[in-house]
Amino acid sequence: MAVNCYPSCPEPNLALGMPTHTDYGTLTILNQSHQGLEIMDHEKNWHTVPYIEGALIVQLGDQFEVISNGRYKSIPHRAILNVQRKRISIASLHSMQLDKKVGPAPELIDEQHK
Ligand SMILES: O=C(O)CCC(=O)C(=O)O
Ligand SMILES: [Fe+2]
Repeated sequence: MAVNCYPSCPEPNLALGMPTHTDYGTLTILNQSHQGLEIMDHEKNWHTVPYIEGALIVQLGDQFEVISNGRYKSIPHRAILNVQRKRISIASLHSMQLDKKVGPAPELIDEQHK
């Protein structure tokens, strides 16, 4: 589990809360106190994930992309800062054992997905 605290920032365009990354595990379940999470689509455009009170955000990580043989993508994301408010996010990071080799499920290997 990771607890992230982003203080308010007078010039959010000059700073980043958390730089672009993908999560290494299978699934991340995230709770955010305010809007601030952004995800990148296939054309490399950024989209704000709306804040919905009480909602949890579920993101797929690198291990899920590998297990699904690329059918599901690990989503690049980042956290931006806010002029007025401090923001807190709580990330529950789920992963396979780090010393275990992860590979695609055999059922998902075919001519198009080798
Ligand atoms: O604070 C956020 O919304 C993102 C946190 C995050 O990406 C992480 O902890 O891996
Ligand atoms: Fe993340």
